[in-house]
Amino acid sequence: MNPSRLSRPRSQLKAVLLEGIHPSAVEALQREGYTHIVTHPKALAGADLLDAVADAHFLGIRSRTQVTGDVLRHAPRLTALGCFCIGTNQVDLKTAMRLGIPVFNAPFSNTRSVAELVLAEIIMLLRGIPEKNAILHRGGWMKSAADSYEARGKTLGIVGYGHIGTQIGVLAEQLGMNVVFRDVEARLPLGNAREAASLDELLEVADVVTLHVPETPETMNMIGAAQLARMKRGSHLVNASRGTVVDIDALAAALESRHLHGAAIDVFPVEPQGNDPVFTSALTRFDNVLLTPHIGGSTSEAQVNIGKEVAAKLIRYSSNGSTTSAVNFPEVALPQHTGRSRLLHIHRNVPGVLAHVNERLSAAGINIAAQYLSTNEEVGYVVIDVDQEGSDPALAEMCQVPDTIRCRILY
Ligand SMILES: NC(=O)c1ccc[n+]([C@@H]2O[C@H](COP(=O)([O-])OP(=O)(O)OC[C@H]3O[C@@H](n4cnc5c(N)ncnc54)[C@H](O)[C@@H]3O)[C@@H](O)[C@H]2O)c1
Ligand SMILES: O=C(O)CC[C@@H](O)C(=O)O
Repeated sequence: MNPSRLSRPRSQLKAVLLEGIHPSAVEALQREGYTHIVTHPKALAGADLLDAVADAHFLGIRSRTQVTGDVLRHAPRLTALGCFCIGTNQVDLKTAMRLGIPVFNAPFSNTRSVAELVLAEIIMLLRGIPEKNAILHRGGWMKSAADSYEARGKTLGIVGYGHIGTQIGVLAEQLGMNVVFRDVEARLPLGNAREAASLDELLEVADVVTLHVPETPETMNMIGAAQLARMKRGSHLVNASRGTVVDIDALAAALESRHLHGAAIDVFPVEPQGNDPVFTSALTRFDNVLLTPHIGGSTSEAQVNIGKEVAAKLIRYSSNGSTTSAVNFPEVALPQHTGRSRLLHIHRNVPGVLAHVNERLSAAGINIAAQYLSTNEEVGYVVIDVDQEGSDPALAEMCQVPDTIRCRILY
C-alpha cells in the first residue's frame, strides 16, 4: 500500500498524549470514537520519543517535547500534531508542513492564568516578599519597609503586547500602575497604556519589566547584559514567556550587583522533562528571585479547556478534514459531508496538481460532488467529496498523482 495513503476507522487510530495532558482531552477523543489512546505523564526524548511516535496517528505534547524534523520523519502515520499549549517553538513546523502534518495549538486558553500569576508576582516583587519569605523559612525575621513599595503609581513595562501582555496591562491599570508596552506589530493600546518608542525607552522607565514574546530567532536573549543595564536601578524583571528570551547569566550578574532588586522567572533555557528534582540554575542562590516550574498556564481551568480545545481541533481535522487555525498549514473550513465520502489530498504546491487530480477522477468516471482548495507557498490541500461507491477508486487515483504528499479518505 502507498505509505502516503492513510485511511482507517477511528477506533484503529492511535493517539499518543505526552506531558500529562489533561484527561479532558482523552474524554473528548473517546466520545468521538478515538479509543486507542496512550498517555505519558512526562515529556519523552531520544529513542523513547521515536518509539512512541512510530505508529502514532496523533501526537499530543505540551512545551517540553522537542518534535524535530527527525522525530517527524520517524512517524510515517502521523496525521496531525496537537500542542496542548500556546507555544509551538518546540515543533519543527516547516518539516511538519512538508510532510503533510497540520499542527494545532490552544492560542488563548491559558492566557488569563499567566496574566493572574504575573500580576501577583509584580506585587510580591515590589514588596520584597520572596526575600522576606526565604529569611523566615530559615528562622530569621525581617520586618522592614526598606525597598518595599505599592504597585500604585509605578510603571509596568510589557514586552510583547499580545493576548497575555494586554490582559496584564488591563489588570495592572486596575492596581493604579502606569503601563508602557513594546511590540513588533502595531497594537491597539488598551486603557491608558502607552506604546514606548523603543525597547530601550521601556527598559529605562519601567519599575517592573514583564516579557510576553514568543520564542523566535529575534527574541533569543533579547534581554541580555546591555538591556539589563538599561533597566532602572532597583527595578524587577518577570519572565513567563520562554527561557531563551533572557540571558540567565547576565540576569544573575545584575542581581548580584543589586542593580536589579528582584525577578520572577517561570521559564528556563533548559527545563526538566518531568517532575523529577533535577533542576539547576544560576538563579537558585538568590532569595529575591521567585522561581516557578513553568506553571504560568498550569491552572485547572486552563488545562481542562486546553485539553478540550486541542482535542476538538484534532478530531475535526481527522473526522471532517478542516484545518482552521492550524499554525503551519493551508486553512480550509469544511461543511459536513453526510452521505458522501471525503477525500483529502495534500501535495507539493507546484503547477498542475489540481488539474491532474481532476483529470484522473474524470477519466475514472468519478463524479465530484464538492471540492475545496487552499494553498500556501509550499503545500496545497485539496478536499473532494464523492459518492460513497466511488470513494475507493477515487482514493487510488488521487494517490497516483505526482507530487502527492498524503492522501486519505474520511468514510
Ligand atoms: N509560562 C507559561 O506557562 C506560558 C503560558 C502561555 C504562554 N507562554 C508564552 O508566552 C508567549 C506569549 O503568549 P501570548 O498568548 O501573549 O502570545 P501572542 O502571540 O498573543 O503575543 C505575543 C506578542 O509578542 C509580539 N512579539 C513577537 N516578537 C516580538 C519582539 N521581538 N519584540 C516585541 N514583541 C514581539 C507579537 O507581535 C505579539 O503581539 C507565548 O509565545 C508562550 O511562549 C508561556
Ligand atoms: O503547558 C505547558 O507545558 C506550556 C505552557 C505555556 O508555556 C504555553 O506555551 O502555553
